[in-house]
Amino acid sequence: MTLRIVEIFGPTIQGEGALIGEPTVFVRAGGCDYRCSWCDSLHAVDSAYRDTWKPMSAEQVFAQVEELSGGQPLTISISGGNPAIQDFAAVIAMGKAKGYRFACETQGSISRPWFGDLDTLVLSPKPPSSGETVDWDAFDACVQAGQGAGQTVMKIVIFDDVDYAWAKDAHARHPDLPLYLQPGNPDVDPDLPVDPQALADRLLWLTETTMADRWFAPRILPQLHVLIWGNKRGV
Ligand SMILES: C[S@@+](CC[C@H](N)C(=O)[O-])C[C@H]1O[C@@H](n2cnc3c(N)ncnc32)[C@H](O)[C@@H]1O
Ligand SMILES: Nc1nc2[nH]cc(C(=O)O)c2c(=O)[nH]1
Ligand code: SF4
Ligand SMILES: [Mg+2]
Repeated sequence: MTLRIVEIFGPTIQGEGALIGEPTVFVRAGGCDYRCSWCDSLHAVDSAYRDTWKPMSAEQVFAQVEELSGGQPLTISISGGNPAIQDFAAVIAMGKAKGYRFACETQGSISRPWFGDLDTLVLSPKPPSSGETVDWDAFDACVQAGQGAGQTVMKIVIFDDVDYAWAKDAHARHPDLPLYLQPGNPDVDPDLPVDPQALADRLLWLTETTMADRWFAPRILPQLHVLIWGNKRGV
C-alpha cells in the first residue's frame, strides 16, 4: 500500500486546537476532496503540486518520523490535504507499537476505520466562508468511526459573523464534542509575511464576539505556529 506524502516535518509544536503546544511530528498527505477558498495548505491539495508528492510505504513514513524524533516517542499528527483519502492504518499500528501517539486532522467528509485507533481525532467541518458545504451524514459517520479514539474534538475556522453563527449550529449538532474556534488567516501565501497585528485583531474580534454573546462552549485559540513562523512551510 503506497501513500502519497507531501512532507514529513518536525519536531515542532502543534499550533492549533486541543493539542496546542504539544511536541509533534507532522505527516502531510497529498490530495483533498475539498477546495476551501482560504486553504493554507494548497501544496497538499492542488494537483498542480502532484509532482512534488512522494510515494512512500508505511515503513518509509514511520522510519522518517523515527529519524526526526531521534527514536523518542512523541505525537505524530497526520494532516493534509485530507488524510482520510488514504489508508494510514499500518503507519499507526507501527508507531503505536513503539509508544508513539497519533492525532489526525480531517474535515470529516470521509470516514475510516483507523480513526478509532487514534489518540486524538480532530474533525474540522468547513464554514460558509470556505465555499464548501458540509455533508452532515458523512460527518456523523466520522464521529462514529472515531468512537474508539482517545478523544474526538471539533475545530472550526471563523472568518466572519456568518461563520460564527454557523459554528453555533455545528456545535448544536454535536454538543458532546469539545469545541475549538480559531480565527481564519486570510494571507496564506508562503512567500509573503503575515501581519501579526491583523491576526491579533481577528482573534480580538472572535473573542469579544463570543464573550459578548455569552457563548461559553468553545475554547478560542490562535494558530500558534503562524504567530511564530508566519506562513513558512514545514514548521
Ligand atoms: C490544512 S487543513 C488539513 C486537514 C483537513 N483537510 C482539514 O481541513 O481539517 C488543517 C487545518 O488548518 C485549518 N486551516 C486551513 N486554512 C486555514 C486558514 N487560512 N486559516 C485558519 N485555519 C486554516 C483547517 O480548517 C484545518 O483545521
Ligand atoms: N505547527 C503546526 N501546527 C499545525 N496544526 C495544524 C497544522 C496543519 O497544517 O494541519 C499545522 C502545521 O502545519 N504546523
Ligand atoms: S479541507 Fe483542509 S486541506 Fe482541503 S482544501 Fe480545505 S483546508 Fe485545505
Ligand atoms: Mg496548517
